[in-house]
Parts: sequence; structure tokens; C-alpha cells
Amino acid sequence: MNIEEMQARQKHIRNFSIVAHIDHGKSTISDRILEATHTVTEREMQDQLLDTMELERERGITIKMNAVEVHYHAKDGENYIFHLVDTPGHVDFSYEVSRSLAAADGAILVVDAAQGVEAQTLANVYLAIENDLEILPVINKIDLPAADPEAVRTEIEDVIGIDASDAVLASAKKGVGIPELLEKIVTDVPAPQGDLDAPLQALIFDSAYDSYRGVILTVRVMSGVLRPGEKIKFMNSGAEYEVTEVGVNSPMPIKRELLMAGDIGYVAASIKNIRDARPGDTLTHVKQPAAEPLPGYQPMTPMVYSGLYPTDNAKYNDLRDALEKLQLNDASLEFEPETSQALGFGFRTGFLGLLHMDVIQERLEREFDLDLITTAPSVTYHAYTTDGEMVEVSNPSELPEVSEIKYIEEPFVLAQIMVPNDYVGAVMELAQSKRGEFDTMDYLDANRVNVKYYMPLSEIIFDFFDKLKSNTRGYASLDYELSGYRQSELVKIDILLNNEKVDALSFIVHRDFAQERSRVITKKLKEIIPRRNFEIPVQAAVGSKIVARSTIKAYRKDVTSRIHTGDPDRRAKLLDKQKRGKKRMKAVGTVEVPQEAFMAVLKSDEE
Ligand SMILES: Nc1nc2c(ncn2[C@@H]2O[C@H](COP(=O)(O)OP(=O)(O)OP(=O)(O)O)[C@@H](O)[C@H]2O)c(=O)[nH]1
Repeated sequence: MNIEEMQARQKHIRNFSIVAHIDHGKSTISDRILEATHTVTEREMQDQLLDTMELERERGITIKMNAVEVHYHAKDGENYIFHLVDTPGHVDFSYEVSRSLAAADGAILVVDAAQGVEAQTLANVYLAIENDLEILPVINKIDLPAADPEAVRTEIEDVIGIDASDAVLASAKKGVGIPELLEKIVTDVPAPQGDLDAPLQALIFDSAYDSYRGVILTVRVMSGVLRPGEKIKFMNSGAEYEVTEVGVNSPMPIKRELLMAGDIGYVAASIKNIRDARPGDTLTHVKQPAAEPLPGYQPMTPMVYSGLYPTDNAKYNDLRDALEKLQLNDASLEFEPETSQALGFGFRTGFLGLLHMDVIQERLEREFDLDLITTAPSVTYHAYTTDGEMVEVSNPSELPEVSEIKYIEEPFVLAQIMVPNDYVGAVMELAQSKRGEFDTMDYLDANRVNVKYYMPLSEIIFDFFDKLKSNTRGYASLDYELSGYRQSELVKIDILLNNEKVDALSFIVHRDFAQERSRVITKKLKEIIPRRNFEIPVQAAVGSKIVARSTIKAYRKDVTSRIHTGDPDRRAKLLDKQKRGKKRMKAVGTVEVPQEAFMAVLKSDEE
């Protein structure tokens, strides 16, 4: 391709992302775009094609963004190249959203015609606005009986403050509105700028490990041209490699002769050291390098930490390798080694939220075949000691002795809850019971309000979201951002099994809730921990004072022996189940503690 051809091609590129609140239909719209542009044949088409991760399909959610090249023949007779970057909608994955937005020039904003603007609609569209993206509103699901597109149009204008007079009315499910949307992408999303003659600058916005080809980078080329055979340099890490292959995903990888300014595609360079190739870094040529790297990403601060331990101690190194590989693919994941008396060697791992934690744990188990024990998630506390120091505590068992602590601070968030009028009372009652402090309340329209509360992050993690959903029959949506640290009356609860303190079960809680949560957890542990042929006391203690207790009775009868006479099929199944269940158990002293026990602290009483 010569320079004129490249210039002509650049004018026909459209890079865009899709942002929305969870379940408003992003993935379905992406699928329809792939179909309508014949990127995939109907036979290849399966629901949620871009959600390639097995886990994403099972749960019906998007976790990782995906960048796909699509070709579109427009009404003006020209052929256009679309690069579509799908993004997740869940609050835990907003990091992925902001990364993908940095690669795009426009954003399709999908709003459900029956639900209207929700908490993450706002959060995500503001990220897009901050990134200077052209916003194309789409009101989706107009086929639903409860759809009220006109009300939603007004809401988009009033609440978000963007023009929605020509918003596309769509039903992704029925394929309605997709042709209009494709035309709008051509006319409204600006073609990428970017000097083809300038030194290479390519923003790495994602990377994944491939055991044959090494690290595969997903990049947005901002200036210059990149070809196979060229020597490249990572501007922040300083590492140098030779490019072996460039190409695009469409959605399967297709090799290309080059990637040019404006393109989104992949780069392979036999990169073996995953630390060399971090998302946010800038690629340039070794010869004629760019003067400076592109602004990278703000590092994300994890919201919660938990301990990850292999059930089999010999797998410690495998766990570290797996975490390193996942980190490459998920820059928001953070980990460092830690030791637990009860669980041995493992890693204190930081996550953006509980869903993120769940996803990482499942990916470690499925993709890397590891069996893990995960300890209860904890926020990071600031403990100020009597000798004037501040200790960051993300592992409750590491909280200094009470006598050494002057005071403790905990992270607070400003939570934004959007909810129909009828449920405002229920929301306020709940927020107040979780130590929330009222901030403001605004009307979104005649029937819905946006209530803001300052809340301890630990309470949000505990069960706030579940309770919010159940107390509002699923109508409330929640978004939150850290607002800072506040001093609180916090205490550490230790759990003793058979009179031995189990460090991995310690947790920190507000003094007012200490008694109640200790009672609940000792009761839960009694149900969860398998009986032995001796009695096991389960105690919760604050310092040396026991505040709650239960007893796991010794078993008398050999229950398993009765199964021997039963249906052999059933017995085999039972044994198999036991065997699988066993893996996720850890012997702590003389007691076998199953995975579930470490999460018992997250359970509230009614469950
Ligand atoms: N009735 C109706 N349902 C739709 C429409 N578009 C999507 N849905 C359904 O809404 C649900 C959510 O759609 P998704 O496309 O998975 O939503 P998403 O926004 O990608 O969700 P995440 O990937 O989890 O962030 C699915 O059950 C879809 O079948 C539509 O136009 N009409």
C-alpha cells in the first residue's frame, strides 16, 4: 500500500465503542452489526459472538472487551472499515471500559427503552465524554411492551445532557434500527486523525498470552505505520522485539501487511516476557522512535483484597505463573505473596469488586486447572498506631494489636442509586442501616430519583447490592466511586476452631455490628464445617474476649456405610461429588475447612 492509498483508507476508518448499563443490549447490538455486515455467515453466528470467554457465555455477561474489524458498504457507495470495541457494563469492569474508550473515536450509547438511563449508563457515558468521543445514542428494545422511547429520549437529554433528538430507535433482538445505526456510524463518528508519516506511536490497550506465539498485543495505532519484520520498542518498559505478525480480528485473526495510523489490530513479536508488554504502554520503532510515549492509563486501585491459596501447597508456583498471565490480560489485577498460618503460601490479591474476584477465581480454576481457597474479601483499612505511623491493612489478620492502635480509618464511597419513587423509602432505610450518610436526592423524571449516599465500601461489598436489588424488586441500579477515608469504630473479629485461631478467617467490622455478625458466622461455620469424631468448638473473639460461640457435634453413626447398599449409580455419583468437593478443602489443624467457610463472613443472617 502506498501513502495515497493509506490516506484514502484512513478516511474510511471508523473506530467506535459501545457503552451501556448492564443488560441494555450491547452484545446483541454488536452481534447484529456483525451479521448485517456479513462479517460472519449466519451459520457461524451464535448469540453473543464477541463474548468468547466460556465464562462470559455461561453468565451472559461481557467481561473482556473485544476489538473486531467489520466492513460496511454504505449508501454513499463507499466501503468503510469499522473497528468495533465491545465493552463490559458491570461496575467492576469500568477499567476495561475506559481502556477501550481510549482507542475509539466515537461511542454508541445504548439505553434500554423500558428501563431508561441507569447508574452505569451515566458512569460509562461520562467516561466517553471525558475521552472526547462523539456519542451516538441508541434507544434499544423498542419491541418491549413497556418500552417508552420518547420518555427515554427526554431522559437522555435531561439527565446526561446530550442531544438525543435523532437517537436511533432499535430493537437489536428483531434487527430493527440496525441499518440506520450503520449509516450513522459513517456520518457521525469522525475518521481517525493521525499522521501516517510521523514516527510510530501505538497504544497497547489489551494483551493476551498465547502459548505458541507469546504475548499478543491489541493496539490502536495513533501515528505512523507498523509492518512485520520491523524492530519495535516498548517506550515505558524499554524492551525491544521484532514484529512477526500484524493483523485484525474479524472476528477470527486475519494477517495484514501493515497496521497504520487509525487502525486497531493485533501485533505478535514472540514476546515471551509478559512483564515487557503492559497495556497502557506505547509501541514505537527502534529506528526513528517517537519523541515520547502516549499518555498511558491511570493505574486502578483495587477496591477489595482477598487471599488466594492453592489447596495443594505444591502448586504455589503454578498459581503465581497463572496470576502473571491473567494480569497481562487484566491490568487491574494486583497480587503479592503472603503467608497464612492456616493456609500456607499464597497471594494477597486485589480486585475491582466481588464480580471481578469471582471471575478471576473461576478463570484460575478453569484455564489453569488450579484448585483454590479464597479468603473473604476485605477493603484496605488505615490503622494509625500510637507511635504515629499509618499501616495499610488489606488482610484483617495483620491489623496491629488493639493496644497499639490510636484509631482506624476505612474507605467510603459516594453511592449513586437510581430508583423509582415508590422505592425511595426502602432505599433510604437500607442505606441508613448500612451506616450510610445521606448526600442528595434529584428527580430524573416524574417517577424516578437519583439518591446519593456516602457509604462505607465494606458495607457495599458485604451485601448492600443484593439487598438493594431485593428491596426494590430489581428496579434500583447502583454505581459508586471512592470518596475518601473516614475514621470509624472498627474491631477485628478472630475465629477459633477447636480453640485454635484461624488467621485466614479473621475479619474487621464496625463495633455496632460485631456481636451480630459474630453470632451469624459462628452459626454458619457450624453448618458448613464437616463433623469429626470429636466435638469442635467454633468461637468468635474480639481480642481475648469470646463474643459468640457454637459447637460442631461429634458424629456418632458412620453415614457413608449405609450408602454401600444403595443404588451403585448413585453411590458413584456421590463419591465423585465428594471427591470434587474435597479438593476445595483445607486441613486447618485437626479440622477440615471447606472453601465456603471462608466466605461465610459475607453471609447475612437470612440466608
Ligand atoms: N426484547 C428485547 N430484548 C433484547 C433486545 N436487545 C437485547 N435484548 C436482550 O437483553 C438481554 C441483555 O442483552 P445483552 O446484549 O447481553 O446485554 P449487554 O448490555 O451486552 O450486557 P452485558 O454484556 O452483560 O454488559 C439479553 O437477554 C438479550 O436477548 C431487544 O431489542 N429487545
